[in-house]
Amino acid sequence: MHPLYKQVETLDKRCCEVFGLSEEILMEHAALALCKAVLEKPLISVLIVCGPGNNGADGLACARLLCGVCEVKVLLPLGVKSPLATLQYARAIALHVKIVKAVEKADAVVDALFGSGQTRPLEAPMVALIETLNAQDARKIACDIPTGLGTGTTVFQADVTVVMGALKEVLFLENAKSVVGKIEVAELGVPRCMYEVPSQTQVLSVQDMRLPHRANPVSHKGDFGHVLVVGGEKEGAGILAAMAAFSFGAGLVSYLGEAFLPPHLMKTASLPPKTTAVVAGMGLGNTHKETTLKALLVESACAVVADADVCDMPLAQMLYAHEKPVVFTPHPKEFCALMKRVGLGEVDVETVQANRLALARQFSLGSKSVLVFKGVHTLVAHKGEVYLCPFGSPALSKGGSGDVLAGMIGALLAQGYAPKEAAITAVLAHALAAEAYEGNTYALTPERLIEGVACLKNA
Ligand SMILES: NC(=O)C1=CN([C@@H]2O[C@H](COP(=O)(O)OP(=O)(O)OC[C@H]3O[C@@H](n4cnc5c(N)ncnc54)[C@H](O)[C@@H]3O)[C@@H](O)[C@H]2O)[C@@H](O)CC1
Ligand SMILES: Nc1ncnc2c1ncn2[C@@H]1O[C@H](COP(=O)(O)OP(=O)(O)O)[C@@H](O)[C@H]1O
Ligand SMILES: [K+]
Repeated sequence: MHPLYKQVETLDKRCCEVFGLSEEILMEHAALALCKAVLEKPLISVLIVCGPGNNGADGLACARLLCGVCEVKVLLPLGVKSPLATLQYARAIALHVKIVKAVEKADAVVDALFGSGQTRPLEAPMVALIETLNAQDARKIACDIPTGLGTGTTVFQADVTVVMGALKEVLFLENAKSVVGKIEVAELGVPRCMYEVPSQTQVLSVQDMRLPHRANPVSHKGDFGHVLVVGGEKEGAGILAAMAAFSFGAGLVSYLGEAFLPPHLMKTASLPPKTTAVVAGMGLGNTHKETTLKALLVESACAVVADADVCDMPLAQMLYAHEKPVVFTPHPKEFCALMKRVGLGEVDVETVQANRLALARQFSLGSKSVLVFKGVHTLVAHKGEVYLCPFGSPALSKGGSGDVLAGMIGALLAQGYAPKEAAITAVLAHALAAEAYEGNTYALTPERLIEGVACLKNA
């Protein structure tokens, strides 16, 4: 995993103070990383669009470094303002870098208009410029942050974003995935691990996934726990969760309710004696009395995965206040209901989506439970720490994907994983299996997803 920051200005400052690097040294490394990204694919010409601040200065330094390597054109729609931009402009001019007056055709376009200094929405001329750049048939590279991201709806559409120093939260907004392209982190003169400081937010990597491989040859089914899935009105949802739990390693899986089950699942009318984890909420509806659910979820000693409808029941508050392992798995609408149920106030989906990290953290600070807040970037939050999954694909945007995830988490809880570790591994396995799916993106079924998870390997 890698730390994620709201802002990195203090890290830049610390880097200068602790390691004795000047801002100029940092910028030279930023520019070198940009050049590397530009030259990653063969090209003849590059258009570098530079803003008035230090993002533009990075672009101007990149133009100097590329001078003579390829045909370089620089567009300065707002001139230069910051001292470093003025200095880099003078250096570029001394090398006779070509300054153009309008967007010209090139094989690659570098967006060095605004970076971490963009605090307000783009004005009309800049919106028009970004639209023109997006329409170019060229490889597009964003310097630090695609211009417009986080401040409005018109955003530079990057193939690659070269982020300076460390990962920034704005790049992982829910709608950012369609504009950032591939994210590359530029080291600014010291190794990344020395530049970074501890953070309460982390971006997960493939290496954080710990699949439940069975190393010990001496075993029996009782070693791998017993999952109970509580079926409901839409029995298919529970069956999918149960199938996922079985395939992800639970020794036994029972289904509570009336349904036609695949042969490896056991039907039950009550809590089996040695149940280790209960998964409930998907497709639940009004099938069970609240007292029955309370006995299964709150009063039993079992670990709990509280999905979907359970997030909007009075017993959500009881689970939130419980000492035992509980993992909530809401999607955004369910998260709004859950926030209200646990007394954290009324929020609408739009507000929730714009403040996912902060609200997930707030939720996790009031409870021992683990939150899996599903989305394009699913979050796992526990005791104020938030882990963001950068993987996954629109192939998952289908009924049943969340049911599979809930079952997978239940399987790991049953196998003795701590709730946070169960959530992290299941979220990663679910997302990576979707990415690895070789069929068309529209064709991923829950069953195929479960098969994909079965074929994953630890990194
Ligand atoms: N501070 C450092 O040590 C380093 C900074 N670096 C670069 O510096 C960038 C930050 O530079 P700055 O703080 O100068 O900020 P920016 O260059 O991102 O933008 C600031 C300038 O843009 C103007 N501006 C912001 N939003 C605007 C809008 N919507 N419409 C019109 N004008 C707007 C501001 O008034 C200001 O003039 C980073 O993104 C990164 O690219 C890198 O070189 C790495 C080292
Ligand atoms: N575009 C996407 N990118 C990444 N993950 C996605 C995307 N769309 C959906 N998902 C994932 O698919 C799952 C959908 O869950 P949910 O909405 O609860 O579906 P259901 O209740 O029908 O099973 C979540 O894990 C979510 O993170
Ligand atoms: K930019």
